[in-house]
Amino acid sequence: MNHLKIKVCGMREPANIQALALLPIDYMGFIFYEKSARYTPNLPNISIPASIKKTGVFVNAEQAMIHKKIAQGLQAVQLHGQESPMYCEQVKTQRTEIIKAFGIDTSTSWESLAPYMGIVDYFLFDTSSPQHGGTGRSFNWELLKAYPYDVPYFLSGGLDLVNIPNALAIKDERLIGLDINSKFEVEPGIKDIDKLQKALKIIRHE
Ligand SMILES: O=C(O)c1ccccc1N[C@@H]1O[C@H](COP(=O)(O)O)[C@@H](O)[C@H]1O
Repeated sequence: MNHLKIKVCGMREPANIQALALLPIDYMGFIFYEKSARYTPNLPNISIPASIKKTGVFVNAEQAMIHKKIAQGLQAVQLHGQESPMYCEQVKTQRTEIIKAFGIDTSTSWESLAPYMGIVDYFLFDTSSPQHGGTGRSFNWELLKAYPYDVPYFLSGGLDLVNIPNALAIKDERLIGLDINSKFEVEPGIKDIDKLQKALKIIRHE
C-alpha cells in the first residue's frame, strides 16, 4: 500500500497542537462547526510545519466564512454537511484541497457522489449520523467494496488502536488516508499524544 496519509482532527488547545505538530502526520483538523464538542472559533495562531496541511472542517457553513478561514491559512477544507458540487466548486481555491465527507450506511447511493468527481480532491467516508461526524463509531467497511469511482478517499469514524489494523487490511489503492479523532482524546478537543504515537507506529509499521 502507498504511504497512507494521516489526519488528526478536532484540535484547539495550543500546547496540544504544538505536541501534535512534532509527530509525522499529514493533516491537522480544526472544527469550525459550532455544534461540535471540538469547536474552535479561530485557527490557532501557532506555527505548524508546512508538511502538515491545516484543514478546516465545516458543516453547511456560509461560503464567506470558509473563504475567511482559508485566507487565515488553511490548506484543506473538509465539508461534512449537504454541500452540493457547485458549493464545493465555489469554495475551492487554487491552493486549497477539498475533502467532501459522506456518512456511509446501507442506504448510501454511490451514484450520488458522481457529480462531485473532477471537483473535489478526495472523498471522506465516515459513519452516518445526525451530528454529521465525531461519533466515535465505525461503519460497516464491507460497504466500501461497492464504491465504484477512482476518487481517492479517507476513512474515518471511530478509528482506534483496535480497529486501525483492520483498516490497514483493506486492500484498496483508493484508500489514501485515515482520519483519527475522538477515540484518541482525553477530553473533546484534547488529544492523547502517547496514544496517537502508538497509532502512528501501527500505521507506519515501525
Ligand atoms: O468531531 C466532530 O465533532 C465533528 C463534528 C461535525 C462534523 C465532523 C466532525 N469530525 C469529523 O468526524 C469524523 C469522525 O470522527 P470520529 O473518529 O468518529 O470521532 C472525522 O472525519 C472528523 O474529522
